[in-house]
Amino acid sequence: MKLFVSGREGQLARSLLALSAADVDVVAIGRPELDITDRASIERALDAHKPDIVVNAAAYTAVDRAESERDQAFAINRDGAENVALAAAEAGLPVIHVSTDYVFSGSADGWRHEQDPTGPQNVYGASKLAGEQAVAAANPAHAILRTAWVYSPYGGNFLKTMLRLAGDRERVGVVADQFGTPTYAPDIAEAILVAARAIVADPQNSDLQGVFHLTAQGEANWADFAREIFRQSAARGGPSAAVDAITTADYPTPARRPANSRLDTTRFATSFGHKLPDWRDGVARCLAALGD
Ligand SMILES: NC(=O)C1=CN([C@@H]2O[C@H](COP(=O)(O)OP(=O)(O)OC[C@H]3O[C@@H](n4cnc5c(N)ncnc54)[C@H](OP(=O)(O)O)[C@@H]3O)[C@@H](O)[C@H]2O)C=CC1
Ligand SMILES: Cc1cn([C@H]2C[C@H](O)[C@@H](COP(=O)(O)OP(=O)(O)O[C@H]3O[C@@H](C)C(=O)[C@@H](O)[C@H]3O)O2)c(=O)[nH]c1=O
Repeated sequence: MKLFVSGREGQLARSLLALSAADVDVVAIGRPELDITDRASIERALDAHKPDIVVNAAAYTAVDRAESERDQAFAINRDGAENVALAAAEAGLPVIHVSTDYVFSGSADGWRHEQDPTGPQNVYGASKLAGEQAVAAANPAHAILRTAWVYSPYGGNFLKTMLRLAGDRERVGVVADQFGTPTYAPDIAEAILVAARAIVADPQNSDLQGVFHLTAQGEANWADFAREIFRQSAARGGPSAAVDAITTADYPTPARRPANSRLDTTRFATSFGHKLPDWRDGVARCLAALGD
């Protein structure tokens, strides 16, 4: 199977590239050769590489900056995603698109299901929701995977920020009133391969199409996540700090974030027969990868 990934340097694209093996050829192309806001650049790349399936891993992910760069966020997360889905459709290929828990308002308790009402609280979430809708309209052969709180050894993310802060402080204040599930990018990549194999084998199967929630198991608030990072890091002899639980009001940011974006992953598990491990397990593997 040949998987074409739009985007190359991001956490997910690099995790997908790391899975390239004898039975799966992963080709990832990003800027400047491929810019998802330029549909012709996607068409050229698909024509050159002739994959079996397309994964859109390119996105505008700067949540706070998006509040003042609305046009750019929508150009990439809505129009760019639509371009990828359209180019795949023209080539007769299914598309896997990646979205976020931030499409939800976070005001409801419990676990969110795929069909639950959305209500983004910030520009990034609104642009990702518009992207989901554009992908679904552009290519009937689509799977939209909503994940959350992604971290990895690659690029910038919350885990790496915490380790950096612990390098020069003894205490870190972290919000304890926003709940979700930290998810290790290499686990998302593995699940995408599982999904891609099933979709390529049975492209018309509507059980394998539509929106799916895909996060690690379990739940946490950001302070829980930070504490677990420091607990495991200290056990490995790495940087650690004490975590002071604070409220969202104590940590003002340009973008509002959902208070509860726990995602129920039953549909993905049932349709593709695959579940991600507990979120703490990913923390262990990420710290091990950073330490190697
Ligand atoms: N990070 C997170 O916490 C979460 C992410 N997601 C979603 O998961 C997906 C993957 O995210 P992640 O890997 O973490 O993101 P990153 O921010 O690590 O990477 C995004 C990549 O997209 C590339 N990109 C941006 N604009 C374009 C463009 N116009 N053309 C081509 N490439 C472009 C960037 O390229 P360049 O290097 O040139 O800037 C960057 O390499 C995204 O859809 C994101 O919305 C969902 C939930 C949580
Ligand atoms: C660095 C830091 C953050 N925080 C808070 C701010 C915020 O509420 C929360 C997370 O902060 P970040 O800015 O790292 O995370 P954020 O950019 O909001 O992460 C989101 O990224 C996008 C791309 C997604 O799709 C989401 O699923 C989610 O992962 O932690 C603290 O309380 N203390 C700190 O020292």
